Amino acid sequence: MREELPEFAIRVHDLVVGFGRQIVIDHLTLDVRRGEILGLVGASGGGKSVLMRTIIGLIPRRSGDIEVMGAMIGGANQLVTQSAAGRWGVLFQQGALFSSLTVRQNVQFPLRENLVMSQPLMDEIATAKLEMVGLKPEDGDRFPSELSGGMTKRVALARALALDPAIVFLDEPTSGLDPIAAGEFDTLIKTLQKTLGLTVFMVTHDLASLNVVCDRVAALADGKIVAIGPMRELLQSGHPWVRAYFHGKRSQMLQPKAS
Ligand SMILES: Nc1ncnc2c1ncn2[C@@H]1O[C@H](COP(=O)(O)OP(=O)(O)OP(=O)(O)O)[C@@H](O)[C@H]1O
Repeated sequence: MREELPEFAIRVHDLVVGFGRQIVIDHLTLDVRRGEILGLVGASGGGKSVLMRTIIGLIPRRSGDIEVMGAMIGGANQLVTQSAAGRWGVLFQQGALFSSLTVRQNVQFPLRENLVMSQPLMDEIATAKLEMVGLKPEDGDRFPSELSGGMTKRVALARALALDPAIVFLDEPTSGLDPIAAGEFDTLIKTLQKTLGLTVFMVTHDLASLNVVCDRVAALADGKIVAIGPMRELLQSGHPWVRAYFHGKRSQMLQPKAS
């Protein structure tokens, strides 16, 4: 899966995405470096989820190029091919676990969908993935309704890692978690990045996550990336929306990450 090891895990060039007469992504260009954690910020309704979903092929684009791990993905108005699915794992905003399946079955779902393997091997892989995200083998027997918010996110992350992807997409992974659980989840993501060499594309409003976890932060406004760089550079950006976002009242506690 990682035979070529390109410099950029994701390259988006001149991307346009819209619905009817509404243009959401407007000639957007963005490179995500292999092995980095990139945080994407933007106004509510500004198109962060649309951008993420377009990259993974869930929303068709009007024009532009998308390259993932060196391979071009789909084409204009074309959805992604099934074979690309193993390149990435996705953690959607609500965790989106299957409520009628156990935790173990949820983690095994991508294996069943994409590979042919024996049940004992799938059980072994599920146990390993649960351990990777800080859960015990016996947690595999629980149902989603029995889990805390933090555990649900961990299970969803274990499922996203099931196929050993090079990239994980996280849509607001810490939303709904208390600050301690959110901090623990941030630490987990950072650890996985380091130990697995993962590239992480993270949509978030969580200023602490941006400050502590992200190598770079990209700001989406007016359908484009208007600023990108380490947090300390974003804090110095002169773009009006970026200034309002990071220097508004709610952001005043933010301190730049020591480098
Ligand atoms: N499937 C769709 N059909 C039509 N319009 C859509 C669709 N998906 C998203 N949109 C519109 O695209 C715009 C961007 O939505 P998106 O969900 O990407 O925002 P966001 O930046 O992720 O917001 P938030 O931070 O609130 O989650 C919104 O105006 C939304 O209504």
